Parts: sequence; structure tokens; C-alpha cells
Amino acid sequence: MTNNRHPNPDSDDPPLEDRVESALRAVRDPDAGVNVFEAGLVESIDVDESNVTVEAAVSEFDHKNATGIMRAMVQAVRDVPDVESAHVEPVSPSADGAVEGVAGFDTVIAVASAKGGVGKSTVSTALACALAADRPTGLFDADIHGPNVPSLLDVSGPIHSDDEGNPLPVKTTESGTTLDVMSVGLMEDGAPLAWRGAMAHDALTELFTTTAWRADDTLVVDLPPGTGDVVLTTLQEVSVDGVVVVTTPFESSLDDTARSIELFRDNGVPVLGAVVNMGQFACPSCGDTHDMFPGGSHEEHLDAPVLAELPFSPRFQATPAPGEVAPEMEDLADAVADAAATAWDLDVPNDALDIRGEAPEKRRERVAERFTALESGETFTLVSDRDPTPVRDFLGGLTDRRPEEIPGFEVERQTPNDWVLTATRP
Ligand SMILES: Nc1ncnc2c1ncn2[C@@H]1O[C@H](COP(=O)(O)OP(=O)(O)OP(=O)(O)O)[C@@H](O)[C@H]1O
Repeated sequence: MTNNRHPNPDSDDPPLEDRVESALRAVRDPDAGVNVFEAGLVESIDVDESNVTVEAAVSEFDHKNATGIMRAMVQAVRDVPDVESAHVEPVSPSADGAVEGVAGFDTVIAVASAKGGVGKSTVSTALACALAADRPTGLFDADIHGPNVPSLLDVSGPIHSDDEGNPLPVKTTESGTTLDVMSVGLMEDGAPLAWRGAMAHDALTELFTTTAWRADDTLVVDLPPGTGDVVLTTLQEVSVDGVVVVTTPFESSLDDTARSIELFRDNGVPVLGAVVNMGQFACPSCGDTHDMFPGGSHEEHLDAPVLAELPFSPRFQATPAPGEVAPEMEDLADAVADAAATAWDLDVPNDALDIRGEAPEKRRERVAERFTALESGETFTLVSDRDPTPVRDFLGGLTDRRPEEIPGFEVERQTPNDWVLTATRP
């Protein structure tokens, strides 16, 4: 998730501070239509060798927009050559310097499953413990109807509040490595299981926005099983970087998981990949691993990358600890971190016209300029932060055609905030 490039002291490049500032000047404030500097959102930039921390004044924004802007800032800084790590912190931290709410994390990864009992919480707890080895990590158990993260990690409440009354996560530490844990299961005994519908949603949203996390790099969210309302609204409100889907290799389980993956994508949630759990049996007597469901390619069936295939093994039933997990889970954490780092990258050609953040009156002008300069048969690619489907009429007008006569017209929403339009100049 970092650029493993080191500053070259002999280089003629401008100082890293200046390059970070230039990168941030390319990030737009969606409300004001100017860049985050001009909008006064950048409070400070701290460069410590190749580690960059930016303080951002985003308290005016609602939760989702604040998260989106901070995420865009992190991405911009990470892409600057020589930057090893990038953090963006909201400027109004609670009294003890803790980060308030999910918006303070640079990366948010959700773990989901189409069905219950497939190993979702086993994967999310081990993933969080593995990630905690080299980045400040939090684990949020959002499984309102069966919050079993506390028992899997052997942590318990009560939950205390900070000076401002915000709930503090519990900490679990092993050999100096710490993981912050918040779970609906750590709130009053018995309450979560009684939560239903709107009440559960409100309680979850409050925990998401007020928890005073000490960690600020990566948050793992253990979702309830299925793809019900709580799951979809959580994924949209929290604006996750991507979801990891856990499944067993049963035919019906793979079918359900493939449908869930499609649903997540339809809702603008990037799918990082799948974990296929309990497909082999690691025999403790003979030491061999036996394939229990030999068959076709899981990647094809799921239409998603397979990040890990975990055998059935008592090793995965043991309580994981921060920084101390099975090697398969370490590999999974690396694969997830890599996939999350590129989840928001757009798949567009270099010469695409990018009108994100452009003033409305300028947009048409730039589209007209580019489209009319093309030769007949050339492809036009446009990146926008709004659904550009109505542009079809405009392209028709520019070429004296009816909108439906613009060949190859297609619009794809590649991230929740980025649409890509392609069309051929008639
Ligand atoms: N690879 C594995 N090998 C052996 N046991 C496993 C493996 N994965 C999960 N388990 C066990 O299966 C049981 C269910 O796992 P887990 O609680 O993680 O599932 P879940 O999908 O989160 O369930 P729920 O729907 O209740 O949230 C647990 O007892 C867990 O220890």
C-alpha cells in the first residue's frame, strides 16, 4: 500500500513538501469546485523523511463526503514518488488525540459473506491481526445479530468513553502489537441481538461516526452475513475502499456469493476479491491436504480474484493475536492491502478527457473542443464526477446526429464518484 521508493538526495526534483503540495492541488473539493488548497481544507503538511501526514479541516462535510475527500488526498499523496506512507487526519481530534469515527482511517476494508457460518469473522479477525503487524489497525464488528468478534479475539468490555463522551475501542496487545476493537457485542449485554431494522442501523451509524479510534491507518469491518439493508447502507455510508467476500466452495455457496459480488458492484462497492474457505482438509494424521471439492475455477464462477484458499484446519480455530497469525493469513493481508491500494484506480487511456472538479460552464466547452477535434472513427473517452449519460444529446448536437446515432456510446461507473464515458466520433 506504499510506494517503496526512497528519496534520492542527489536528485534535481523539487523538495518532497512541494511535490506533495502539488499533488494535493489536483484534489478537488466537490462542493466548492476548487482544489482542496483553495477551499482551505489543508491545515498542515508534515513530511518526516518519506512519511507524510496531512491535517485536513473536513468537519464541515457530512461523514461520507469527508471520507471521500480524505481518501482522495491520501491517494494523491501516496502516488508522489519517494512517499513511503501517507496519512490524512481530520483536524478536530477528540481530547486525547484519538481519531473520531471511521473517517479518520486511510483505508477501510469490509469483510462480507452471502451466508452465515462460512468463516467471515474468522477471516476478518485474522486479517485485522495480520494488518496490525505493520500499520495502526482497527477492527469494527458490525454483525449486529451475531457479534462474535469479542469471543473470537477473547476481548471483553465494558466500553469506556473519552472526555467528550465518545466510545473508546478496547485494545488487544501481543508482544507490543496492538489492535483496536469495537463491537456491538461489547455494548450492553444482550442488547445487540434485540436490535432490528432502523434501530440497529441508527445504533451502528452512531458507533461508526463517534468511536474514538487510536489507530488511523486501516479499519477492517466485519459485516453481518447476507446482503440485506444493513450491509448495503453500511457499505455506502462508510465509503469502504473495497469488500472481501468469504465463501465455502459448495456449488450453492459459490452461486450465492457470485450474486452478492454482482450486487456489491451494482451498488458502487469495489470487490477486492474472495476468500474460499474450508475447501481442503489438512489431515493431522497423514499431514497431507485433501481437496474436498475438486472442480472448476472459483475465479470464473465468482467473476472475482481469489485472494486465498484456506483449508479446514484446527489452526484457524485458535484465537488469533495482533501480529501473530497463520502464514496463510499474512499472505491474505498482503493480497488485500495490494488490492485496496488500487481499488480506486481508473481504467482509462492516458488521453482521456478528465472533467472532474471542472466548473459546470467549462465542461461543455472542453467536451466540444475534444470531440470535434477527433477524426471520424476515433474513440472519445471522458472521465466525470457526475453521470455523463446526458452528454449523448450534446455529442449528437455537435455532429448533427440524433443521440442514438453516436456509435459505441457507453457509460461505466468505475467508482462511486467516477464515471467513464466512451463513444466513437461519427
Ligand atoms: N478454515 C477453517 N478451518 C477450521 N475451522 C474454521 C475455519 N474457518 C472457520 N472455522 C470455524 O467455523 C466456525 C464459523 O466461523 P465464523 O464464526 O468465522 O463464521 P461466520 O461466517 O463469521 O459466521 P456468522 O455468520 O455466525 O457470523 C467457527 O467455529 C470457526 O472457528
